Amino acid sequence: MLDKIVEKTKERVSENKKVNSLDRLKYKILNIDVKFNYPFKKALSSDDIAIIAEVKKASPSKGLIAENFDYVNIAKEYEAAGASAISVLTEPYFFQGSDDYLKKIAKNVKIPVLRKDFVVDEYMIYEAKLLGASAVLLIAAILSDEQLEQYLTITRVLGMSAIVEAHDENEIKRAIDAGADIVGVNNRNLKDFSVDIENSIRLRRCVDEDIIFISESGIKTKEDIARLKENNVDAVLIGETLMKSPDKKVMIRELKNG
Ligand SMILES: O=C(O)c1ccccc1NCC(=O)[C@H](O)[C@H](O)COP(=O)(O)O
Repeated sequence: MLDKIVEKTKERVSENKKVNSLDRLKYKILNIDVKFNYPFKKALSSDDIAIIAEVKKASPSKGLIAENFDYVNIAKEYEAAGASAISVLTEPYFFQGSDDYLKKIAKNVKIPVLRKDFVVDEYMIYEAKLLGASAVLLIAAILSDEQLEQYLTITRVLGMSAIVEAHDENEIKRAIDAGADIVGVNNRNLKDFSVDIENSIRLRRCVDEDIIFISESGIKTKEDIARLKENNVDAVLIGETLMKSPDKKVMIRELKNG
């Protein structure tokens, strides 16, 4: 699945480059206010477990998740309910995401926004900046060590943060060696799509306390959150559970009180 997504993402990037070259994106960034204050990292640094609430229309594992996809209002509801940050899927072919969703959401909320996509080229980080994102996801499994280091440097130069996503001990080591200050462990096995939050708990001990540790995917109940809290997880990334919840405020409150 990851290979297919990566292939399609590379095609997407080369199409986008025909419309706006990398130099053109860099030039546009010169004319916006690049704030060097890393709001995404700050938002996750509270004492309580932070919730990154995801705006997710569809996924390869679940198909269509949200029929009624009023994305700006969903993001506003997340913010009003106490989410620390918002994740917006921009991948169009497998997740029915869009850059436009990110742009509009970033304009309409005050909390930081993560561009959730499959970054395969530095170009996508500059795009994210221009769309209003405060952070990007860098997936260790699809990037070389050199790319991880280089892309982390670019995010810092742009005043942004990056979650480096890892699935196992080796990828965590690579993330840390590259200089990651935020590590996300995905609980979803991308071979069979099974989810197990114990994956985060098992890998928590591989990451020092001064690095922000996020547990991603498959989080459904306040008991899940309580278990992650007990194991010093700093933040959780939740998509489907919130998207399917008719009252997102009640659901976020319930999860936070776990
Ligand atoms: O969600 C999928 O099916 C998926 C498949 C292949 C690669 C990535 C995938 N998900 C991306 C994510 O990381 C999740 O959207 C995110 O962690 C939230 O997960 P969930 O709470 O389980 O919706």
